[in-house]
Parts: sequence; C-alpha cells; structure tokens
Amino acid sequence: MNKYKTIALVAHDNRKRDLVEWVEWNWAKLLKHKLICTGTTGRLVEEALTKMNNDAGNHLQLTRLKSGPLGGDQQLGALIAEGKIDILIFFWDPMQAQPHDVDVKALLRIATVYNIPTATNRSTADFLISSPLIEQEYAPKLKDYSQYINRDVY
Ligand SMILES: O=C(CO)COP(=O)(O)O
Repeated sequence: MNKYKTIALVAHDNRKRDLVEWVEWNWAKLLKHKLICTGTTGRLVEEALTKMNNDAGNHLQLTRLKSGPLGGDQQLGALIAEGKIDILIFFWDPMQAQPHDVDVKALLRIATVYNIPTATNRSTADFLISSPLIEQEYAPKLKDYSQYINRDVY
C-alpha cells in the first residue's frame, strides 16, 4: 500500500448520518486519500467534504459507483479482488434486512479474503483513521492461496 490510500466509504441508509458525521470530523485526513463510494453514500460524502473543505482548496478525489442495491457493492468487491482498494469503511445496518443482503455479505467476505482493513462501525473507523499506518507505506501480509488454486479437482 502506498503512503496515500484508496479508501472505500459505504453506509446503509440508517447509518448514513453516522458516516457523514464521521467524514465531517475527519475531513482533513480523508482529503489526502482517494475515496471510492457507492452511489448514494458518495453523494452525501461529496456534499459533506465540499462543505468542510470550503476555502481550504484541497483537491477532492472521489469516485462514485452505482448505488449498493443496484450493483455498487459488487463493483466494490471486484475492485478489492483487483487490488484497487486499500481500506474499507462500511457502516452496515445490523437491524434491517437489505434487498441486496447477498451482495453485502459478498463484499464483507471478499474484504476478508484480501486482508483489507475493514471498519464496520464508527469506533473501528476512528482507530483506522488515527493509525500511523494511514499515512505510511504498508505491505499487508497476504494469505497464500496457492494450495487452493493448484488443488487437484479430479
Ligand atoms: O447499499 C449500500 C451498501 O450495501 C450502499 O449503497 P448506497 O450508498 O447507494 O446507498
């Protein structure tokens, strides 16, 4: 991982207010990194960062994917598999079933497969963003899947 990271930001509807507050609290730190968001989360994050950044003139690097239920979670999962996401901040809602529950599960699973630092709540997000590693180069130790890849299948 480079000094500056690519950070994915995602929140379910009941957790969006929480995420926006967190983004407002951490705006100066976040603006140093590339951000990738699912569609609706991205709109809110962009509004919040533009408001906070105001005169600071920092360059906002934010990509918006499709909305989660319309494929955004799957797009993020694919980017993780391609090694294009360094950190996942995903405030998912533990109290409400989602129409795309399987996509949510798949995203969290693939983030684990690829050893992506993942925050699923605000405290963990606080710990991640305040880690000294957030602005240092870092080589995550990847699990060796070669045995699985080269297994005998017949
Ligand atoms: O559904 C989501 C994550 O599972 C988030 O999608 P939106 O940011 O488009 O609301």
